[in-house]
Amino acid sequence: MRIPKRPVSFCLSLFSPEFPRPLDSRISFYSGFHYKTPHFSFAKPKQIHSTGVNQLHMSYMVDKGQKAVLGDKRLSSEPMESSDGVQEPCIWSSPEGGKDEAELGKQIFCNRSLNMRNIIAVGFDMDYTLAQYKPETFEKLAYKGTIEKLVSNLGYPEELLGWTFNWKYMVRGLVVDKKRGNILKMDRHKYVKVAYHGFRELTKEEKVGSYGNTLIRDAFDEPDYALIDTLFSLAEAYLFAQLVDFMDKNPGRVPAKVDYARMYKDVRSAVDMCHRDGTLKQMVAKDPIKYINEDKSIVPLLRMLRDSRRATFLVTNSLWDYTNIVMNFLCESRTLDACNFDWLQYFDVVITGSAKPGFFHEESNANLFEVEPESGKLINTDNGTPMAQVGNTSPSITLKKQNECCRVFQVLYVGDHIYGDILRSKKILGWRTMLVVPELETEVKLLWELRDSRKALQLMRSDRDHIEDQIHRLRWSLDFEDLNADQKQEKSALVEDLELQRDQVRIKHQQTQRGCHQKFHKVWGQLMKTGYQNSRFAHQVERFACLYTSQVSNLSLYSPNKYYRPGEDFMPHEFNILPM
Ligand SMILES: Nc1nc2c(ncn2[C@@H]2O[C@H](COP(=O)(O)O)[C@@H](O)[C@H]2O)c(=O)[nH]1
Ligand SMILES: [Mg+2]
Repeated sequence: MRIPKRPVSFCLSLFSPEFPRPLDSRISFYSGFHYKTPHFSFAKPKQIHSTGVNQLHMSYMVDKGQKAVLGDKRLSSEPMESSDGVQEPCIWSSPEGGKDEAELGKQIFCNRSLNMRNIIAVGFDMDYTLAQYKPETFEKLAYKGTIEKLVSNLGYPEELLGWTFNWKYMVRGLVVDKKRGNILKMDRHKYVKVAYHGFRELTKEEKVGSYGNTLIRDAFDEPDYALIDTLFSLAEAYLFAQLVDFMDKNPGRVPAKVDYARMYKDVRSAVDMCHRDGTLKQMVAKDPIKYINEDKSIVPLLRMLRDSRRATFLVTNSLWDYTNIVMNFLCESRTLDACNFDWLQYFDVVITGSAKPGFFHEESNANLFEVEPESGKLINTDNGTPMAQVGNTSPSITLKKQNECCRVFQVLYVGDHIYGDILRSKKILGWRTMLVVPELETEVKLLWELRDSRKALQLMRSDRDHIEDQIHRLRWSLDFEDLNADQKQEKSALVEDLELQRDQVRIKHQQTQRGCHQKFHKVWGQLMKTGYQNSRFAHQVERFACLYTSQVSNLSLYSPNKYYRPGEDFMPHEFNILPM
């Protein structure tokens, strides 16, 4: 039976009555997948709020004496009182909001200016963005499930079943060299700075031998390399390192003809299967609190955004049934047997099974199907076969047009995956982006604690530089100047002395730097740095994310109308001139 299709669209301008209509008041979300079909759930259209900042429906009452903020301006520390003496609510959704400055680990950092006043819709990714999984349980589950599949389906030895997972060992931003069985950390120029073969650190010579050719720079991308760019990948990277070690020590114990690259492929397909066949999702569904951090600030945040007349939407690669369970847990603390659809009220549109990053790509007509929430069935299909969609609008076409004609109206998308969520949505749709990096919370706290060591390191580097310059000058003089024997002896002795000093400073510098890095992570060091340069991961964050922060809920610590401004850029020539 054919069920009439409803156009899948939501009206962004409805939610921002003070803004003139952008290009067309209805922005349609379509995607053009033929195999993987995104599904959507329609939340009931919202009421239009009356205009004017002061008439916002507020979601959190400010405590007495707490600072209140209106628009981008901080008001006095007195509670806001209206003319009839009733305390006015604060626009913050968090009780911590309105403090002079958010705690360091919860701040939102800005790479590119972003005025929230221009943002008419805020979209969210779900997994590892709204839902923060507990790696000690969730990634362990993925690890165990993967091993079981390797053993039972792919002929790996049973002793793998006794292996254990150190969930703290791998970090984001690493690169797997599939062919060589290595795990690499590189700087922003793609120079390999830390490299392990399995769990054995490569010597400097080995590193240079494999990756030191500066003339032929490797792209370090697929198919020979894999990026560990989501927290979902930590377990597979760890298992790969274990298997490399195992294979080296036990030749012949892995299935015949399996080399490192094949082993990586096997791990990847086993992990993939765990995500698809319910190995992970059924367990999470049964006991979400075991696997997902509770976050009571998500609902107030969503309310705050909607009360400030932003549309809110969810675009997740998870399918409807799982999304419903996770969102029930996050928004209503409900578990499987008590699930309902109340959480849909916080979103104008929910798109599940979106198959990002392709979702942002597709220019052709979309197959976007409405989900019947109760059954999870797709409504507008023809006996299970997706029916062609009416219209020829893809998100890219519509939103590109929108951006070209009316640049001031923008969409902000918040996600955890630099490639799948951030890079594509920014490059293709021109969306503004915020990357969620949970690791940042400890990273910035440690940075603060280690600020004196960082200064000491800078001094050591400049000492080393200064000593080397002196040595070069003396050597030049010894080689080319007309010196008598005494002068030669004196200068040679000086060179010797300086060389000794240089070696001492170099060793001290290296040790201090290593020590600093190890405070962040024993093996891989600071997430955002490699040596003293930005890491490749940091470079990507800088290039692609307009904003970045440790938790999505940090948005609730700032005004929904905040103007995020980046700090000043510094070129190397400015460092010694301008005070930092
Ligand atoms: N089939 C696979 N699914 C995977 C894999 N890694 C993660 N995932 C699933 O993707 C979504 C992510 O959702 P989003 O909200 O972040 O868009 C989630 O359902 C994961 O289980 C994989 O390797 N293979
Ligand atoms: Mg995600």
